[in-house]
Amino acid sequence: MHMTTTQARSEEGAPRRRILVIYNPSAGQWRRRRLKATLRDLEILGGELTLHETTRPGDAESTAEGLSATDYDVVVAAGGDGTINEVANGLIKARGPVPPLAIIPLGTANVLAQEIGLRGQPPIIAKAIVSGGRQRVHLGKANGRHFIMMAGVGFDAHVVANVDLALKRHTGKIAYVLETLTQALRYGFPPCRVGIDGRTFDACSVVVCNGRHYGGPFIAAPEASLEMPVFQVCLLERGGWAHALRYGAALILGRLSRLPDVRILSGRVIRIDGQNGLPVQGDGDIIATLPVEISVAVETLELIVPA
Ligand SMILES: Nc1ncnc2c1ncn2[C@@H]1O[C@H](COP(=O)(O)OP(=O)(O)OP(=O)(O)O)[C@@H](O)[C@H]1O
Repeated sequence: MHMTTTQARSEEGAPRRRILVIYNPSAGQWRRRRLKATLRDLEILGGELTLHETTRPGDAESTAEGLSATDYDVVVAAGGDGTINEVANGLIKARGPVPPLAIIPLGTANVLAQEIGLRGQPPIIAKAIVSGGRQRVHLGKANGRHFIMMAGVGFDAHVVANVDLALKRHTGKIAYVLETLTQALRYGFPPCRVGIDGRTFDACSVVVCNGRHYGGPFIAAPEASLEMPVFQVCLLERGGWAHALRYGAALILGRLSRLPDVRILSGRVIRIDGQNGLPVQGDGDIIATLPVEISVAVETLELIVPA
């Protein structure tokens, strides 16, 4: 493991917490600047920091897997939702009690940060890490891989699978917008069959929501809650570019759940069949392929949330 440790400069009377930051440096320079500013604010608040920079995909997960609550008071995932997902999967696999999970959002969409109301400048993020509340959240599991916010099959997973990573690094959300427009014209929209707690439905795209937010500040499933062990399953019934763009526009306008060809159903065990090998996205990365079984995980995670 490549770790660097800095000694805290503590403010008089401020809480001191042993903080491990797992940082994905593969993104742009502005993120490193934002990280540094947040680390400085953590030190001002009395944090004793250990920084682990990941060197490859999977590194955040194996680092988190080796953690123990006796070594750190909090583990912070600093990156996009993909890095947070890795740390969560690692913590789930750890043998003993683990520290709670906090985040420094440095990604493109930062969906989990939106869900827990973590927004603002580095001092606000640092304060949430040091003195935020704790919230126990339920996770989803797709063919054995955990996710926090959502898993998707169909058009959105296809966009995630094809987005140009170099372009994403340089332009952020614009890369997703361009890929969505391109794939709306190219994608074949194969149908899939969705079993929700034993009842069967047809759809072109499916988003299994564990939280309310999707794609950033947008709300796909108003009834979803990370604190409840149940999903809200969004079934987007129609295929083709015009409907794909209409669904996208409705999401941005906060009207997705009101469309007549979008059904949202509660469920705990979701089985999705379709063209074998189609990608399944979880928290914005490809985590499985069809056929997939998605269920509420037995394991839960403790998240640090703004006070
Ligand atoms: N050092 C590294 N080099 C290359 N890839 C890495 C490294 N560390 C982590 N990764 C991988 O990068 C992927 C994307 O990371 P992350 O989601 O944090 O950033 P992002 O893709 O820029 O943000 P977003 O998910 O919001 O678009 C993760 O799935 C992770 O496995």
